[in-house]
Amino acid sequence: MKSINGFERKFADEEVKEAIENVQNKYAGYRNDETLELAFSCIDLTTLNSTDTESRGKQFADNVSNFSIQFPGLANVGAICVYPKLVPVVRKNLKAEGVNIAAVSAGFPSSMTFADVKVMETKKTVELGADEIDIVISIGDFLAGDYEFVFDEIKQLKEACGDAHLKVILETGALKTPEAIWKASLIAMHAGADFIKTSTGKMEPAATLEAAWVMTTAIRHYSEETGRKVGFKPAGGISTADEALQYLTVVDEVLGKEWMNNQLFRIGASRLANNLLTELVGEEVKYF
Ligand SMILES: O=C[C@H](O)COP(=O)(O)O
Repeated sequence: MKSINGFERKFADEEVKEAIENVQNKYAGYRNDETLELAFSCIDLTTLNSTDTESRGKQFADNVSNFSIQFPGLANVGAICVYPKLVPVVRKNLKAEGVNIAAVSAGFPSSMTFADVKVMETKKTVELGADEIDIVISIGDFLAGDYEFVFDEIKQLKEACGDAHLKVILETGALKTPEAIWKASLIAMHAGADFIKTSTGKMEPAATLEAAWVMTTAIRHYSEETGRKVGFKPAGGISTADEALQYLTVVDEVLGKEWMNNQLFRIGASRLANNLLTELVGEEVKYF
């Protein structure tokens, strides 16, 4: 690995602007049943409310388990994403083949707790049944320039995940510049992230096409350098079919068809599933 100080890249305003204009011009061409179903199958169906209860966790799991009976022939969502406390009830009730359980961990969403607590929370969440763990980088330390600390912490949490996949949230709305988003993306990937994710959904701005373009460009760069394919997850504020198609367009434009599946692409969303289903079914659906 290059030293962290080597993770630098300058972006001209025009470069990012043109890339986003290109996506805005092209995404309507992706509007067909096949791509809408693909977007649906890439959803991390999310509930991350402090009011969540075991019964909400069970309801989520039951809805996903019964999906293929209600909507025969349609691919299910990629995963259910919950707080750690709900992992056992989702594990117990989720009967759908191929749908993973993702959980946020390590002091989500602020990440402002102790390293040993983060490790313990992550290990316990995996032991209880999570297949995927979503953590937030230590944003304050990153912005203060303590990149080694951020790198080491992600590495430690990757180890704590064992066989579970690690998604690393950059909270791009706090990082602000393309240069900072690029650097955080490379730190996360070199430290072992299986996915990099834009946002927690708990601060504004959440996911943006600009951040998505920079992150996917960093994923391509990292893949060319190392041969390892890291996934991409935009999350936070994505609720319409148009928005989902715009993020899919970014992925296709920058990373290509190899990334157009739920092994390497997810959309973290609490309000998107019914809207995509409505388009797919052709009448208003309020299933989830
Ligand atoms: O990780 C997923 C996000 O928290 C979901 O955000 P959202 O509720 O704005 O869709």
